Amino acid sequence: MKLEAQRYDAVAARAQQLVTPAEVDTALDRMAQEITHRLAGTDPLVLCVMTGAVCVAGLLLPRLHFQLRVDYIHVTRYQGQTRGGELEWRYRPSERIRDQHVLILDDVLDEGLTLKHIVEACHADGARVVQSAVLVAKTRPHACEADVVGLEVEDRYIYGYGLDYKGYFRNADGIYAVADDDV
Ligand SMILES: O=P(O)(O)OC[C@H]1O[C@H](OP(=O)(O)OP(=O)(O)O)[C@H](O)[C@@H]1O
Ligand code: HPA
Repeated sequence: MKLEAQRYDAVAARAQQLVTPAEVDTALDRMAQEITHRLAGTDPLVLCVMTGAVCVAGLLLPRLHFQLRVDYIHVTRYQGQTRGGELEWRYRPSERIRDQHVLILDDVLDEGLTLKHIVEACHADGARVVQSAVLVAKTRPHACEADVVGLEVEDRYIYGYGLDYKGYFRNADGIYAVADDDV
């Protein structure tokens, strides 16, 4: 659904920056080190969880200086809303996963249900090892934990660096919490 320009501007004006671009860069450097430590030498298949992980993949992959391949998974649970619902699979690369070391790359760990389903699906598709990395984890209980976490933020609805608010703001340069009235 389209946001009117006036409403878009108002949402942005009311949002609060939680993480600066410099802090995201530092987190990405740390994530790259941890991922290198865990996966260098295993020839992993890195799976970008579309659409939210597009920024973290784009910024993280050039920081990984070892042999790897990239593919994607497309699954969605929020569908442009601020509350999650049923998980919908749009692309599951089952045949490419068998016997692979898999690294699932996502933007946010919120309830953890998306990551839980993806990890289970990768095991069901015959992955040898499944690891996961997320740019941001919310400080709340998760159905599933990520192996590598870039940043922790409070449990508020956030956007930026790939995370969307009603389909918008994925391109925001920073991580912002939406005002309560806009959630
Ligand atoms: O931990 P959870 O509560 O399951 O939420 C996390 C998931 O929600 C978002 O995806 P979304 O369904 O919004 O699709 P998108 O990637 O297209 O934004 C995000 O990219 C994660 O994949
Ligand atoms: O806070 C969030 N923002 C954007 N997308 C999300 N998907 C789960 N939680 C969030």
